[in-house]
Amino acid sequence: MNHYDVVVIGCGAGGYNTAIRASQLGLSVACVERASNIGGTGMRTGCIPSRLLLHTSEIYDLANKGKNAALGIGCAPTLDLTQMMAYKASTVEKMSNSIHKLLRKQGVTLIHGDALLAAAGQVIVRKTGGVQQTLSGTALVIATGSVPIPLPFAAFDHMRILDSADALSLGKVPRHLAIIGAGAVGVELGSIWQRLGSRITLIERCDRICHWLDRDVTATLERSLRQRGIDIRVSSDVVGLDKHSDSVSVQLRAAASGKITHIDADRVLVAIGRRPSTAGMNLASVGMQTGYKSTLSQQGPATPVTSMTNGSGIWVIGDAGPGPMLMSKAEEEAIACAERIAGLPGFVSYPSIPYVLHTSPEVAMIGRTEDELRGTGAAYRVGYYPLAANPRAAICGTSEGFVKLLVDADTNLIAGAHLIGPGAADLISQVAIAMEASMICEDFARICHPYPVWSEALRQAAMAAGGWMMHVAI
Ligand SMILES: Cc1cc2nc3c(=O)[nH]c(=O)nc-3n(C[C@H](O)[C@H](O)[C@H](O)COP(=O)(O)OP(=O)(O)OC[C@H]3O[C@@H](n4cnc5c(N)ncnc54)[C@H](O)[C@@H]3O)c2cc1C
Ligand SMILES: NC(=O)c1ccc[n+]([C@@H]2O[C@H](COP(=O)([O-])OP(=O)(O)OC[C@H]3O[C@@H](n4cnc5c(N)ncnc54)[C@H](O)[C@@H]3O)[C@@H](O)[C@H]2O)c1
Repeated sequence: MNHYDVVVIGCGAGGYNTAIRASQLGLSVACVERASNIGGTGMRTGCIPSRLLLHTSEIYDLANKGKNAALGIGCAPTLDLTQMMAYKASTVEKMSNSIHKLLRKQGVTLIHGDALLAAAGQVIVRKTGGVQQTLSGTALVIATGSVPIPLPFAAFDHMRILDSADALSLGKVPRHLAIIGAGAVGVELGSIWQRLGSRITLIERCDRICHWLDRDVTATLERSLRQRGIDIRVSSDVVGLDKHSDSVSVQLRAAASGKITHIDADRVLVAIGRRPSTAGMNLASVGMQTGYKSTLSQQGPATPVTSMTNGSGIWVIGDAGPGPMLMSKAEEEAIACAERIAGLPGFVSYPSIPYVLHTSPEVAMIGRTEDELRGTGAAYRVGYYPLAANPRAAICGTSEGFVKLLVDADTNLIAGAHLIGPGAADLISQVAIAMEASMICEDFARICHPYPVWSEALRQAAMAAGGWMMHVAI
């Protein structure tokens, strides 16, 4: 039996980052992956494919809608979906190969197979052809990610009832795609197929889309998606699906009236969330239950919970553990976990993990929403700056979006930031740095920004929170 300091199960963002960091710290590492190519959901079927298709579909949409005509540029694009998908596949393969190289360079042993726990510190790997290998590790890291949740009354058939991976690999633009769940997957993948020509109906059981975002952001995003032609049905629960030979009938129940209506679509994307992927891993053998808590606590430093591991040092990170399901969170936990295993004080700053939606307009948030602050009774100030006042926005011919900073009235520290508009996904890192550095809002407002750029909007919002916004008449 081969022994390693660390055995990592799963080679997605959580797994490969743990392996790289642990190896940098001088530990021997084996990483087990069941899929033929590495990179996990984020690289193979989630973040990268969706971001890539959001990019390509936006280029097509801009050209197709004649939006460049006002700039004096005329074009009539054609869509070659097969080529677009081939470009996606080759990019994913290149990125997966580069992680492979990184692991090899770090001396990480990569083993392909299906891993399950045999006992504390022991992992069985089932390989193709019935071959089985047993590994032992001083520390075991479960980084097995998550799987999409199906509707309770209709399994994924991957033809008409799709999960997100199916919906990122379609060979034909659907005529009408009904999407159940207006969360991250729903709004991003709905945007892709709307731009490529599908009619989209987005169905959400809550009274607004992406209900964890700041209300002002949701209102702007919802308005923008509707203007682009997406039919949004909120406060609607899907209570049944009937499959026909060439369509699916979706039954909706309105929350207020209880009235049942039907929508006929040629495909249905079920995007109602994901759950940890731990089925068949024999977690009970080490005293762990499905739905267990992560060894990394939500708000503080990572500490192994020995009662869940029989004292054997099992770590659970990324989507397999609790908390937001994000590449960035998986990477943070991976670094902290590897450093803890190596005896260093690894730490995850959960309140400073930004969240981004790659829609158009882009959305980004960090920290508390206004509803949350109101709920705590804390005194706060709002610094609001509309992008319509931003010189870069004028150049680009857009006025949609804003920056909203929430500032603690007692400490002047930034408690939350909510951005919607071009560049939001990149701008949010400035706020993350300010929050991590405990920078007061006044200092933030006094940092010189280049001109004319989107990030001036952040500075103006910080000025607004201090009552001296200069470029909008108050
Ligand atoms: C459509 C979509 C878009 C997304 N976009 C973004 C985004 O823009 N930004 C962002 O931050 N996040 C995004 N996410 C979320 C992000 O992909 C996940 O949070 C991230 O992949 C989690 O990393 P992980 O390592 O925990 O799990 P994963 O990336 O899922 O990796 C887990 C790996 O473990 C392997 N595995 C599972 N069980 C076993 C086993 N028993 N033995 C061996 N191997 C096993 C799996 O094959 C997989 O490769 C998106 C998700 C989806 C679905
Ligand atoms: N840009 C990103 O960072 C990004 C992109 C895609 C996915 N992800 C991650 O992947 C995970 C899964 O995404 P997701 O969109 O599937 O889940 P989600 O949790 O983001 O959204 C699911 C939505 O479905 C709704 N819903 C649940 N049951 C329903 C029902 N029966 N009828 C109608 N609506 C229903 C919920 O109210 C919620 O709004 C998320 O945790 C997300 O963080 C992140």
